[in-house]
Amino acid sequence: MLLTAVIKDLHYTLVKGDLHIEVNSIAYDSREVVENGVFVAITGFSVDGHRYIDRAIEQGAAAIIVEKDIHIDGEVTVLKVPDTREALAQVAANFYHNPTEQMNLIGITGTNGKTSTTYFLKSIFEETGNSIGIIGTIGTVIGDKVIKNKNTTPESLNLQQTFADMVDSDMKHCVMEVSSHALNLNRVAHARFNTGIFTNLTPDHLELHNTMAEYFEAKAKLFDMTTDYNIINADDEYGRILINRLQGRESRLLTYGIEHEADINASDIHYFADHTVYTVHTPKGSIEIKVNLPGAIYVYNSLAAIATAYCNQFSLQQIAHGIAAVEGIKGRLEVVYQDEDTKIIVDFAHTEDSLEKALTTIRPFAKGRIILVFGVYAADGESGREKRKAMAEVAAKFADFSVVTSDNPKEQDNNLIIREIVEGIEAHNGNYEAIVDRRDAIAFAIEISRKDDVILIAGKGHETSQIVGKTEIPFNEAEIVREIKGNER
Ligand SMILES: CC(=O)N[C@H]1[C@@H](OP(=O)(O)OP(=O)(O)OC[C@H]2O[C@@H](n3ccc(=O)[nH]c3=O)[C@H](O)[C@@H]2O)O[C@H](CO)[C@@H](O)[C@@H]1O[C@H](C)C(=O)N[C@@H](C)C(=O)N[C@H](CCC(=O)O)C(=O)O
Ligand SMILES: Nc1ncnc2c1ncn2[C@@H]1O[C@H](COP(=O)(O)OP(=O)(O)OP(=O)(O)O)[C@@H](O)[C@H]1O
Repeated sequence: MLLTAVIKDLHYTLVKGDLHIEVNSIAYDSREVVENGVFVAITGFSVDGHRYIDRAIEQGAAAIIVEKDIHIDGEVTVLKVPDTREALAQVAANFYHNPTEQMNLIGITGTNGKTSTTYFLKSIFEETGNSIGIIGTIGTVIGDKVIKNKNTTPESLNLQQTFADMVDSDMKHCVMEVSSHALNLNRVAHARFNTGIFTNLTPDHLELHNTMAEYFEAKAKLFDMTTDYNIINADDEYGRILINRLQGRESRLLTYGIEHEADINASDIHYFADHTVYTVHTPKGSIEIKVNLPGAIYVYNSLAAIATAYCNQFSLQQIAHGIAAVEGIKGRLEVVYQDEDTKIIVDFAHTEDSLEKALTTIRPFAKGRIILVFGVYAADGESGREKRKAMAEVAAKFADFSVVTSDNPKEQDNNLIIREIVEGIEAHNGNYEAIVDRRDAIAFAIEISRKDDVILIAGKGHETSQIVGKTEIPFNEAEIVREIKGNER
């Protein structure tokens, strides 16, 4: 491809070299540069990509895109741009022929509920014979292929390549989770979103965003990029701010909720231990919905999917059928073991709000105690301390007994994290035991459980590893539970 085509619509200053050259690839990591490739130098969090320009040239880069004034030797074309992450998104979209213009792209943002909403939508689309790709926490799904992602929302170059793969596989639709971090870092720039969904906003990732206001503004950026529909949770405080802000926009606003007035709303909700039944009301009529997951959170997540499917012209019967076809979602209130005495549930709750929701969803159906096994993933600084305090308070108030343990401590002081959680539980008179090793913590919870107790293992959900230092250690909670229960016999 000609470099001039790759840099179409890019705002740049030509520092040196020729623009009329053939290039064959783009990379933002010098180690991935090949002969006649383009290298885009990104200023990273741990290192500055500009440091690797010589390495990129050694590997054969024909063109370099930079954002800093930097002297570069050699016969190479150099372009300077104001923001290399934005430039990366632009050249990637050009290189892959703007794939999002050839597909129906649905973006979901919000603190919690993105993954589950994705799965409800996938089911509705697939039950009606429409293939749909997924990009999110669980990975990238194209047909039968599941590819693990480093990030919930991958870097723009990887993202555009994935969209192009979807178009090549004849996928007309894609639903993706859009993290606030990705919106701030321009990972989704130059992607055209037909629909944007906002689920909710509660404290999380404040180590990246500092304040809730900043966190909200990052999420809100998605709705400046949508062309057709904005689907917003009217029961969420931040959702209502967004609703006010989006009035009068060209893309259509559709709200959903249970408590506040909304275009798509639920009534006659009946909660059961493993499913929920309710009636959904839409401008085109009402229908009974069965969700095979317990609790109000899955009423909300299914409503988000219903509102989106409604905009995509699915019938109410197709929608109801699609939601009911979701048997459960990996690591989302997943019952990994049950016998006549005990029930053991794994859930991905790793924020104070989701932990409270998980515990209060289980409570009405627990005949005995709720024993909670949890930790707080490594988040440094003041926001990390606040998170530990808040999660400890939820554990003390909503669980009968907590086993405090590790959750991806990475390179942080794990003993300090656990000590701070314990202090938080003591401050609220909670009952606890601290056991650093997560496997031992699970075994302990099982050992102390009595007839009718429910054990909730929170934080890792579908994940199958634990990150200690820089090492990723295999850690599959469902398997561990089965192993421990097996050894008991
Ligand atoms: C803090 C953060 O955002 N880090 C992301 C960032 O890494 P980084 O800036 O540290 O990269 P770096 O190592 O400093 O390297 C800077 C640049 O130099 C380049 N480099 C580096 C070494 C070399 O030899 N040659 C070279 O060219 C790198 O390729 C990169 O372009 O850029 C990488 C490439 O895009 C990301 O994978 C990485 O995400 C890490 C894994 C991460 O944990 N990110 C989290 C915070 C995140 O993004 N989370 C959100 C989800 C949040 C949610 O749950 O809502 C997400 O969307 O995943
Ligand atoms: N609507 C909701 N409100 C609050 N908590 C929720 C909601 N939906 C799910 N949760 C809780 O949050 C956890 C994560 O849910 P889910 O994976 O759907 O969210 P997510 O937005 O994809 O999260 P992440 O970005 O961290 O991957 C669930 O295991 C559950 O405990």
